[in-house]
Amino acid sequence: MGKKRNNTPKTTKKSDPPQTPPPSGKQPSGIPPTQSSVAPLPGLVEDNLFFLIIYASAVRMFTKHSTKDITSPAFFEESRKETSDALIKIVVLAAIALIVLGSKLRKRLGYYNKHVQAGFGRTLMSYISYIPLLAVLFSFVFVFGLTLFSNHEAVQTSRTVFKTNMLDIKECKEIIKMASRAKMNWTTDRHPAVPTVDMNVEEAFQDKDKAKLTKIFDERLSPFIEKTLGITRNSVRADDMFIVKYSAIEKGGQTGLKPHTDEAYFSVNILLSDEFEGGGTRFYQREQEPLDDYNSTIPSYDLSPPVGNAFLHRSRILHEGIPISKGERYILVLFMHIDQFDFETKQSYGLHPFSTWLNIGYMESWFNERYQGLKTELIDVQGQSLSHKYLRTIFYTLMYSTRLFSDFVGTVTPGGKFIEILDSDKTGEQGANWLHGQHMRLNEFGERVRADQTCDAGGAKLTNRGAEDIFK
Ligand SMILES: O=C(O)CCC(=O)C(=O)O
Ligand SMILES: [Fe+2]
Repeated sequence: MGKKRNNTPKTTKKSDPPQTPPPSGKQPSGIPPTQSSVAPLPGLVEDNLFFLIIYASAVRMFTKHSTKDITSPAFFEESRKETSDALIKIVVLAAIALIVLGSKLRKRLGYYNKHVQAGFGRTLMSYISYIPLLAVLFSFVFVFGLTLFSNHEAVQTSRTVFKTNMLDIKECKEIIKMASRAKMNWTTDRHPAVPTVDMNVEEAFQDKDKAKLTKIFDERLSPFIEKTLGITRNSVRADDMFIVKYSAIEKGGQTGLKPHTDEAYFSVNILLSDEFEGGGTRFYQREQEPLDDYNSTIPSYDLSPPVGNAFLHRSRILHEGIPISKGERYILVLFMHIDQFDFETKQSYGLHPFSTWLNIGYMESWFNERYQGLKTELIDVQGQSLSHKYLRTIFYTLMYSTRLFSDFVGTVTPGGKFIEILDSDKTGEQGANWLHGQHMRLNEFGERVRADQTCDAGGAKLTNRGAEDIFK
């Protein structure tokens, strides 16, 4: 026992290799530990394994593969609830994992910086130390994706065309008559980018006719919308409702409508007549704009429904009115918005971006509306702060990525399965804002960011389906 090594501490230099202390219990008692006897780090696996096992078991518990029946009336509600529940649990788990693994990582990196010589080895060890955190991140993405895709059919709604029988032939004829006794004439300038010969119902129809239509929509269209999109009926508003007239009889009459997208959340199209040849609506598989002619080679799906049939689709699916070759084709079109707030009372409808979480199309439109709102505010108000610009960019990016996502996951398909369940569920409950609150853009607080536009106002181009396209 000549030299008391432990009493003459030696300064650890950066270049010193980490030193292993004697196993606990074997250090001579009474001798204080030296600065150089640094506890080694436990191996990466043993340090994290226990926690990762607990984490993985928790994730496993929260990950359910959905086996719900899409034809069940409760399908959307259940799916939505299931997804948002799973999402909350995953976020909480990920937060805990980040805190625990983050502190382990910090300790590890601190150790390398202090006790390991800088160089390739240290860099490599530092990178390897991130593995547990990356594993958690990966599992987060995995679980999230699984939850979403286990409801594949609902994701698919963003590219599904849902149809149902809505009117009988007598009712269809009656609506065409309503147009012929309307207060205003047919217009051609309401949608300048993709013009139609049309008549706005709210402005042109007589009050008694509007009341009849409202009743029909409350009874038949509202349940259809609720079931297909999984949203409450009162949160929807017809931003534009109009009759379109295609005529192969009148000289210079419009016979078809070129490929376009509508500027709305979703569109409804009801066929009112059957005395024509040709016609129908063509949906394109992918959103590729601009398309100038009817002879596109993009895969498409044609719908030629029977008279009185209504179909509904996300407005941003590229579509066209196939030209007629004989007779006259009348359709009733609704460009529908989904509002979070009642625009007058400001009362919330209880929706939020994830309300129809599984309906990617809804999210896309929601982001688009926020983007459009900010854009309008930016144009209207001088000296906007820069944050507006950034926020706008964020919403645009979100909108664009959800659109790409929906293009990626979905093929345009007919949603025939819904017809059965819809036909058995007609109620008389008060429905949407069918004829109230047209041509509005609301911000995230339900306030109007743009004044009402009327058909004959010069500002009609603000409400058309193409001129305000975000790509322009
Ligand atoms: O003619 C059709 O069926 C399509 C009509 C349409 O897309 C529209 O009016 O926006
Ligand atoms: Fe359209």
